[in-house]
Amino acid sequence: MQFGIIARKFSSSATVQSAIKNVTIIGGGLMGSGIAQVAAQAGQNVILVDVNSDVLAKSQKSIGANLGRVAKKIYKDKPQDGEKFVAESMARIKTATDPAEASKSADLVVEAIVENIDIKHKLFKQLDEAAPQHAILASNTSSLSINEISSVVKRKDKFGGLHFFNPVPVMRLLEVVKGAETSEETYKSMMEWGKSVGKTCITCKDTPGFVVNRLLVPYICEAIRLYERGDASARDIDIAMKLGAGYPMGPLELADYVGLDTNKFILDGWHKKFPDQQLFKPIPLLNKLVAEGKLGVKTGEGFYKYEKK
Ligand SMILES: CC(=O)CC(=O)SCCNC(=O)CCNC(=O)[C@H](O)C(C)(C)COP(=O)(O)OP(=O)(O)OC[C@H]1O[C@@H](n2cnc3c(N)ncnc32)[C@H](O)[C@@H]1OP(=O)(O)O
Ligand SMILES: NC(=O)C1=CN([C@@H]2O[C@H](COP(=O)(O)OP(=O)(O)OC[C@H]3O[C@@H](n4cnc5c(N)ncnc54)[C@H](O)[C@@H]3O)[C@@H](O)[C@H]2O)C=CC1
Repeated sequence: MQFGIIARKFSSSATVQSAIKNVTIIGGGLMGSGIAQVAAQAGQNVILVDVNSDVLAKSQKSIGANLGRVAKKIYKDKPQDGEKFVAESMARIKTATDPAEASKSADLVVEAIVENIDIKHKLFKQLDEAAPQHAILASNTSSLSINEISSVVKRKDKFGGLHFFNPVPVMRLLEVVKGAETSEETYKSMMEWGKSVGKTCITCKDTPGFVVNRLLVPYICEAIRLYERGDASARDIDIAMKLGAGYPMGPLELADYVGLDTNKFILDGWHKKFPDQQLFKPIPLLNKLVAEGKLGVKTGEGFYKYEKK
């Protein structure tokens, strides 16, 4: 069993080439910044877009630091080559605040903005107008339907899901999601691009949560419910799953890491669609923490407290 080792290896040694050379990533938060990093590491030209320029400044800083970690490993005995790798990768990443303008020369646009269908629809309408005819549009959605997201675009054949995992530079999986109208050509390009950025790709149907989140989100939610009932302390729940089940993080640590807002967006969306499914019922404690702005690592507090970055 090599799960731990596989999960920890950096995905920087990709050898597969993709025809996609220009990638625009919309959303410069947790996920968008990681996707920008792996594409730039693979030699692609990246434009990272966020409506908030402070977010972009923060993303560039964290990408620089994470590339430094990668360089230390790959160029252990050649620090100068490592510095060059970081500088060249960083130089491939431009930032922008206008999604439409930034998509005009893209071969691929990956959306990683807030998990809200109306906001995603508004964005994709703009992107469909602005991006070149040949460009593929993809969403990194955790839980929404690819068919529903793509309902607003004309190029449904050139639309699919590219679902990465957090932290993107470390987690080696990419779920490639085929919508009902995704063409075979688009699907193959997405698979090839995923491999070019160093990921192991699996094929998913457009079902809620695809594969990983359909299993992981109910597990995290059950852990929150267990804690809410007072059955065990947060720390004991996390220790239990790390030492008893071999997970790298416990479920409450992981919830904080993913973002409690994202967890809530996912759960609320599924509850609305499947009101009878017990596993998707709202969790008062999760709602309370989100209402208090305790979103996990990114805001400095969730189930645990963190140093603000
Ligand atoms: C919600 C969704 O739609 C889908 C999702 O993403 S669900 C979430 C999926 N993610 C997970 O389940 C993450 C589970 N956690 C883990 O795998 C690990 O705890 C972790 C990789 C995040 C951190 O590992 P750790 O051993 O606790 O810490 P640490 O030693 O700092 O890091 C391990 C390695 O990752 C690297 N690393 C950690 N965070 C990193 C980051 N943000 N960027 C780049 N590299 C990072 C470190 O440099 C280190 O590399 P080496 O082992 O090669 O030296
Ligand atoms: N957090 C996680 O572990 C994972 C999240 N996802 C999915 O990725 C997407 C993004 O999630 P995170 O990166 O965690 O969120 P985040 O909150 O860290 O980042 C989202 C960013 O999008 C920006 N944004 C919002 N609307 C925008 C718009 N119209 N145009 C440009 N930028 C806009 C925000 O300013 C913010 O910086 C969501 O769909 C989420 O479900 C997928 C895998 C894992």
